[in-house]
Amino acid sequence: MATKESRKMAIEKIIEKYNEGYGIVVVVSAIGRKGDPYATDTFLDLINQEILDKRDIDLLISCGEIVSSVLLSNEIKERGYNTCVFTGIQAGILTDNNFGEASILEINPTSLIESLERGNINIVAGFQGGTNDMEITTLGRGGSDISAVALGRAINCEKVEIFTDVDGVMTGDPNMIPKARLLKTMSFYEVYQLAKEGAKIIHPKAIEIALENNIPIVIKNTFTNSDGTILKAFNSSSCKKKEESLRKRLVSSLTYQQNRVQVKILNNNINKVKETLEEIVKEKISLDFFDLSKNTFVFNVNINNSKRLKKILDNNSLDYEIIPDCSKISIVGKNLCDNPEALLRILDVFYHNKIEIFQISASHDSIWCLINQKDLESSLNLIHDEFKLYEES
Ligand SMILES: Nc1ncnc2c1ncn2[C@@H]1O[C@H](COP(=O)(O)OP(=O)(O)O)[C@@H](O)[C@H]1O
Ligand SMILES: N[C@@H](CC(=O)OP(=O)(O)O)C(=O)O
Repeated sequence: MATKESRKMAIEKIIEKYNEGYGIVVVVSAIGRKGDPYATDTFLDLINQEILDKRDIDLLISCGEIVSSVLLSNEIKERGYNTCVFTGIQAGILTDNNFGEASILEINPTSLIESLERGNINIVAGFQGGTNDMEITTLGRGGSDISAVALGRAINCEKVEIFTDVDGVMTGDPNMIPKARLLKTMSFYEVYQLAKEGAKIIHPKAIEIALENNIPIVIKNTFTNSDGTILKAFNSSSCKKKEESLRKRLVSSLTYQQNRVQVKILNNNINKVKETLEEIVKEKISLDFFDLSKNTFVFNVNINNSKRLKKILDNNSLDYEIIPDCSKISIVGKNLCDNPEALLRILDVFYHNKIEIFQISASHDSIWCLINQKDLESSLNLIHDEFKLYEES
């Protein structure tokens, strides 16, 4: 949605589908990124988020998607097609009142269906809904994907196509890893893992809804004619073979999260740690990658929460160390605990390239490494090369 040029590419795709006879509901995100007029982060930079009510913040940031939906409608109308624009509430999206991270309770798609029956191209402002009291809410960052899949379920759609700025789900972020390769078919589960671990390509809640309701999703590039990545459930016979071959690989893809801060509580007293955790829970600060052992409690938080966290730790007179500017790499694969070969190869990569590791841990399906932010790009490329993810399996 960022420029008239890029909107033109999106409009071509919309009109093509419309002319093929599809009923169309387009869900739009806000225009551009931080600094661009009407981008979500640009709105957030205008205010003091620490003092403003979450309700009022939602009111402000919901405007980005309203602006882009009306703009898109205008540009489609200029091409001679009838459109109808909806805010989240107008599209019937009812949420709870957890401002900033609201959950969709139900959708009443009556107006949307009537408009579809009238032959309009329908444009819905993504990332938002409303409560029973007509309060506007937002669904959490990246939430337009949630709107799209939830609306798709409500109108019983044939499929949801997510258009983004890369060719689909890839073996790693192509903006970081030039050799990243498109994964043509993925299971919901694998993409869910990637999305949970920070790959922005699709919101994990969108995958949950699609999986529960068996809604096919395709992730595609707005700017190319690439076929994209098809996401399907595992038992679907058409893609089972491909998924099995993917799953045979020890490692299938990589992702990362930047702006992490590692916190190490030393010489801990378990009661004090418990009391501190209670405060952290009350403050809704999410902890990641935590490991509580006899003498230390290690975890990491997003940099945006580090000020509030430090206050809690200081108030509880805890002895702690902080490493700022960390990044977390997640290596997604299969049976990674049963088979420690992947861990060994990753350790070798870090060791031979003199990259310091702050923390490393694994689950069945992922290995997580916390490193210095400055080593992120080189580490991603080295691990991608080590597992030859650029090669078709
Ligand atoms: N494994 C991956 N495959 C593809 N893209 C990825 C992956 N990991 C991270 N990304 C990032 O996700 C971005 C797309 O997400 P996002 O910027 O939120 O898209 P949009 O604004 O279109 O919703 C890409 O530009 C890419 O940098
Ligand atoms: N505009 C919102 C919602 C969204 O879906 O964004 P994006 O599609 O750019 O991830 C945000 O920035 O969080």
